[in-house]
Amino acid sequence: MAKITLDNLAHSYLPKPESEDDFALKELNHDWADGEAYALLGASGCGKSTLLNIISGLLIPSQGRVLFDGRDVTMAPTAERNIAQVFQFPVVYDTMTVEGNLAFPLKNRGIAPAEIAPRVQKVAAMIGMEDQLSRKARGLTADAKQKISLGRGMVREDVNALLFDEPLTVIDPHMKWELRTQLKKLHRDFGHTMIYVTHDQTEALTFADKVVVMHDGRVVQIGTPQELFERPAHTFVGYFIGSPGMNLFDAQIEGNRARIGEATIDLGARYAATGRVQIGVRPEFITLSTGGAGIPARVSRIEDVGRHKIVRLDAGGSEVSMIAAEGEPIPADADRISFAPEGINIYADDWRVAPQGEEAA
Ligand SMILES: Nc1ncnc2c1ncn2[C@@H]1O[C@H](COP(=O)(O)OP(=O)(O)OP(=O)(O)O)[C@@H](O)[C@H]1O
Repeated sequence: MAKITLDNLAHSYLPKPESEDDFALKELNHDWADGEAYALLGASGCGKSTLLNIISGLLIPSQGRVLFDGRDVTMAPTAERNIAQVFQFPVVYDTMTVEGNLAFPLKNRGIAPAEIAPRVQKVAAMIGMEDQLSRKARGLTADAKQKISLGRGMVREDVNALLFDEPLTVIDPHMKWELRTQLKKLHRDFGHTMIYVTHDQTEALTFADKVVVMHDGRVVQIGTPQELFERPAHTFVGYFIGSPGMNLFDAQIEGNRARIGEATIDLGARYAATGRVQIGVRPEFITLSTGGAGIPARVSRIEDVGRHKIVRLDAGGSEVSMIAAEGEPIPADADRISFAPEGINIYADDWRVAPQGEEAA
């Protein structure tokens, strides 16, 4: 397995890019740790495939370098990078059996049959196809063929990295969960460096140790699922991750207090923020009350989603979402919302501003 270094990396599909907007991938410097599982998460068109294709060697970046364990592979073709890839749609040999397909990457590298058999058995068990090893791939469903593609991607232990590009798109919902769990287990057992591209937050958060959130060609945050939830570095992360996403309130800040409209709230810490200042609060950290301090708001509807309720409120014309426990009463005359201090994040021009104590730490 390898550490992957992205050094001063950027890519534009235009021959002569003139401004940052011309770059599908904006400048990025990062070390991706050896043996860690990363998910590349973002909306369609944000640059995920561009970044993955640069790492796999399908695309040569217009700027910067890619290093595997310190070795510059920027110009090296895919075949020389010793990586395994699984794409959105199945890539299998129809005339071969399931076993033949799974064994192919090992045979191709001259591995002894005695070593191949147990490895194929293990991967077949993982994808739930032990009973179909002698079947020809032709005639299998797209779902089954994609499981074979996943198995083939995972059968070698000596790869620098395993790259997955939305691999579960054609898999049925139940099996998706099963395969994600298996991938996670495989990662724990073998410690491969894995990069998994998806636009689905559940997939990213359940699979990865670290989630790389991309927005508009830029990596806006790399963090654990918990970090992305508690301390979104950019308003996009707050909005994109979580269901519903983070609420944002325009505010003026002075020291440890903020004004939102006519209301004043205590922030629990001091901040220095300039530009467009917003307070971000996830729906989990909003509470409802009747009278007293807080921001004026009225309940507009309640959605019961099973394990909890989503309360939609109207706060001076803006919609605010709050999560309430299943049995929690929602008083009809409730007219104020307030924020749990630990759930408050401050943003200046969309980027998180650390509280002054945290900044110094
Ligand atoms: N070959 C290309 N030539 C020109 N522009 C491209 C090319 N490939 C991608 N782009 C543009 O680069 C930007 C990033 O695209 P990319 O495919 O990397 O995003 P993505 O996040 O993987 O999206 P998706 O999930 O839809 O595949 C988009 O604006 C896209 O239109």
